[in-house]
Amino acid sequence: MNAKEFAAAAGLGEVIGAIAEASAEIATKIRLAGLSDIYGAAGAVNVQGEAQQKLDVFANDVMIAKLGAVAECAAIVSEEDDEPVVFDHPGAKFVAIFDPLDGSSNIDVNVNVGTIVSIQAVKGDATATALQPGTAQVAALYVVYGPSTVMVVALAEKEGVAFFTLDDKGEFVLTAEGVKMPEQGPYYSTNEANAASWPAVYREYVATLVKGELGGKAYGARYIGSLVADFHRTILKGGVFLYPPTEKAPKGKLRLLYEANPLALIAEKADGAAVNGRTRILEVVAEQVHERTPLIVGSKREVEALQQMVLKAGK
Ligand SMILES: O=P(O)(O)OC[C@H]1O[C@](O)(COP(=O)(O)O)[C@@H](O)[C@@H]1O
Ligand SMILES: [Mg+2]
Ligand SMILES: [Mg+2]
Repeated sequence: MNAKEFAAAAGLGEVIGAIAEASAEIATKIRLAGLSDIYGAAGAVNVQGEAQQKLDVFANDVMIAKLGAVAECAAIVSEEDDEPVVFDHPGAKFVAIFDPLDGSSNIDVNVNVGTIVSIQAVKGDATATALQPGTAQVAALYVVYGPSTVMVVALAEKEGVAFFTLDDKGEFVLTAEGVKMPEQGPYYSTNEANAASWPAVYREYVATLVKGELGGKAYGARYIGSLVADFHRTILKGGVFLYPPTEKAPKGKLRLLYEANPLALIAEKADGAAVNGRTRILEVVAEQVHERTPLIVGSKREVEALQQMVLKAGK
C-alpha cells in the first residue's frame, strides 16, 4: 500500500496523495541540490522575519501547486506566506497547514531537513479552520529527507503511526504500521546554548536527566537543529526534545500550528506526549496562524516529568 491509498482509505481523499507527490519532488531537488543553483538564500524574508532559502521557496511552491490541484483541499496555510492561500474548490473539506521545509538552515551543510503538515476539517474560513485546536486535527504527517526519505502519518481515528519509505519510482510505500515510541528513552535533545536564558526549571530538568535521576540511566545528548530529524530520532529511540522559552523568544521559537500541533498528534498517537510546559499542546488555542510556542515532546515519562516540574515551580 502507498501513502495515497492509505489516506484515501481513511477518508482523506487526495490530500495526502498530493503531499506525497510534492514531497517526492522536494526529495529529488534536495538530493540533487549540489548539481543545481538551489542552495543558498532566496534574498527574501518571510513573515517570521527569517531569511528564506531558495529551497524554502521551491518546497512551498510545489506544495501549493499540488494541493491547489486537489478538489478536497479548500486552502493552505504556510510558514512562508503571511496569509492563507484559498483555492476555488467549492465544498472542499480540508485545510492543510504546513512548514514546507523545516530545518532549512541545515540545507547548505547537507543535513536532514523535513516537511511538516497538519490537516484540519473545514470549519468557517481558512483562518478559522487553521485556528482550531490541535485536538481537532484529522491527520498530521511529516517527511524526513534523510539517507532515505520517510513519511510518518498519524490519523486522528487510529492509534499508532504509519511509516512510508520513498522508493525509486517516486512512491511512498508502507513500511511499518501501528508504530509506538518507547515509553522512556536514552536521549534529550535541545539547543543547550540557550540554557542560561531558560526558566530555571528547565535547567533543573535537564540536570535530572543527565544525572540519571529519572529512571536510573544517565541520558545522552543529541541535537541536529532540524526539528523533524530530532523528532524522528525521538519517536524511534525514545527520549525528549525540548525548545523552552528563552529571553530572545519568551513565547518559544517553534510554531504552534504547523510544527508543534502535527508533531504533538503524531507523538500522542505513538503513545508519547507533548506540552508547552504546563499545558498539553493539542489543547492550546492559537490566536494567530503564525503563533509560536515552547515545545516539549517525546516519550511519556520524560514529558510528564517536565510538566510536573513546571507546574510545581509555578512557571
Ligand atoms: O537553531 P535553533 O535555535 O536551535 O533552532 C532550531 C529549530 O529551528 C528550526 O529550524 C525552525 O524551522 P524552520 O527551518 O522551518 O524555520 C527547527 O527545525 C529547529 O528545531
Ligand atoms: Mg520549521
Ligand atoms: Mg520552514
